[in-house]
Amino acid sequence: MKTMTTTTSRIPGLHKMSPEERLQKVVEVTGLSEDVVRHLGNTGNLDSATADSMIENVIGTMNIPLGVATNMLVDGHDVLVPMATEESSVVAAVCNAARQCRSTGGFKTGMSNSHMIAQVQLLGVPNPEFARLQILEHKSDVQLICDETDPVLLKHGGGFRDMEVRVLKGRTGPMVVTHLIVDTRDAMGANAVNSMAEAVAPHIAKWTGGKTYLRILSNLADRRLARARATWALDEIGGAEVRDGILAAYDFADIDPYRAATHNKGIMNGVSAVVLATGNDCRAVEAGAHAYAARTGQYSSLTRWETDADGNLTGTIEMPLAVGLIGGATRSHPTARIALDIMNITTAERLACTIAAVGLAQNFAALKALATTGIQKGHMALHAKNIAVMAGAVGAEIEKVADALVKLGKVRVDVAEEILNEVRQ
Ligand SMILES: CC(C)(COP(=O)([O-])OP(=O)([O-])OC[C@H]1O[C@@H](n2cnc3c(N)ncnc32)[C@H](O)[C@@H]1OP(=O)([O-])[O-])[C@@H](O)C(=O)NCCC(=O)NCCSC(=O)C[C@@](C)(O)CC(=O)[O-]
Ligand SMILES: NC(=O)C1=CN([C@@H]2O[C@H](COP(=O)(O)OP(=O)(O)OC[C@H]3O[C@@H](n4cnc5c(N)ncnc54)[C@H](OP(=O)(O)O)[C@@H]3O)[C@@H](O)[C@H]2O)C=CC1
Repeated sequence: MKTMTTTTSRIPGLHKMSPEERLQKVVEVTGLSEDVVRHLGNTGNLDSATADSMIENVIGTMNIPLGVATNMLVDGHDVLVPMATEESSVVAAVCNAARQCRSTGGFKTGMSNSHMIAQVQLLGVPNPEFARLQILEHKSDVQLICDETDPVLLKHGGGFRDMEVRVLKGRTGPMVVTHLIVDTRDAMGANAVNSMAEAVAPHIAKWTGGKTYLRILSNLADRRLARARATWALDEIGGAEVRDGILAAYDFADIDPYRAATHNKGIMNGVSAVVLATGNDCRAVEAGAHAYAARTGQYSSLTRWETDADGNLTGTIEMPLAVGLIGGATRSHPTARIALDIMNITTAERLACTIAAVGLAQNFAALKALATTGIQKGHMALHAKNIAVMAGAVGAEIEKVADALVKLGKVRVDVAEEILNEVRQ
């Protein structure tokens, strides 16, 4: 790799330039070649003007493969699920797991509500319990303020639903935290509830004589839980030994946070891939999932695995899934809109339920592989193409090198380089 020195990172007004001008500027200060301009200048199916309207200081786009998971039967309907991920074997794993539960009806899903929570932090009150009641007495005023803030949401059947007020003991003193509970319908709802929190905050300060500070949603969206369950028949999964291996793997994740982190990472392989494909906020969903997994004080599994009366394996997942069809990049990114069309999804609730089913499928596939052959066999076989590319293979060479790596059982770059040399001779 060439060593280069960036002449300066202080570039006043970079944000006022066009993406093309910015790219030229970046190439100039980093000393990169004009090839970079050609590469980043090709923004694929997200045109540079749209990209420029989405984030700041745009110089190009970062393309991630979009795959489609097959075999998914969700609430009696077949659905093809688009997944955007850079990791090999993630899409295959969902296809594989979903295929093995079709005979028992696939995935059954459900949702708690689509309620988001916005928090308003109040400090500077000597008697926080008293302030708590003062705020609660104003519930109808709070409702009015929230609903006036977002009449469009109200028109779509959403808006203020409830409030709760908590007294927390902080290092800086007591704080009174008001939760606004808002139905955000088909929006993820961050902007909607943040606006409400900002509108309500001065009133809370006035009613209590305190001072409000933070006014922001909580990503622990535990009033927006998506659920999915499925049964894997013993004869579909390879018998009781496989089932018991999966149950032991779950047990491990449930009692050990070191294992639970990896277990849930596997679930998020699927969840985040659909969240990204639909232009939703992956960080918000990830934060919610992990906070929910730690809600009892011990970080543990987002899924539960059991055996039914016939000895079949049953799996369930329940997790916060704050995703929308409106707002954020869900409408502005053309691929995100197509992803929803592929799934024929028209409500945020259906999207969340489908994502939960994908998370459960992903976990089944990973646990089955781990409890049987080990993850490397399937994963590395599919990762072999990446390794071939890393070794320099192009075009038809990629398949040839990948096949040889899998046959050898050594999916390594050094081995790939040797094979590539042989292929080229
Ligand atoms: C990789 C497989 C699927 C092979 O599994 P297999 O049984 O060798 O595959 P198969 O060739 O017998 O095919 C079975 C089905 O799998 C699907 N399938 C098979 N190959 C493909 C493919 N190329 N593209 C798309 N779909 C594929 C497909 O549905 C196929 O059925 P068909 O369509 O042929 O009737 C299996 O070993 C598996 O599910 N492994 C789990 C892989 C995984 O979890 N990957 C995630 C990355 S590892 C990680 O990050 C998470 C982890 C593991 O750490 C989490 C944890 O620790 O819990
Ligand atoms: N901590 C976090 O997670 C944070 C996330 N974000 C970002 O916020 C964005 C999501 O915010 P969000 O509020 O969803 O997006 P938007 O504000 O862009 O869109 C939501 C708005 O769309 C309008 N709307 C139209 N039709 C509907 C419908 N059927 N259902 C619901 N609303 C409808 C509503 O009113 P109206 O038209 O009046 O707005 C609603 O407020 C994401 O980009 C996320 O990354 C931002 C801050 C913090």
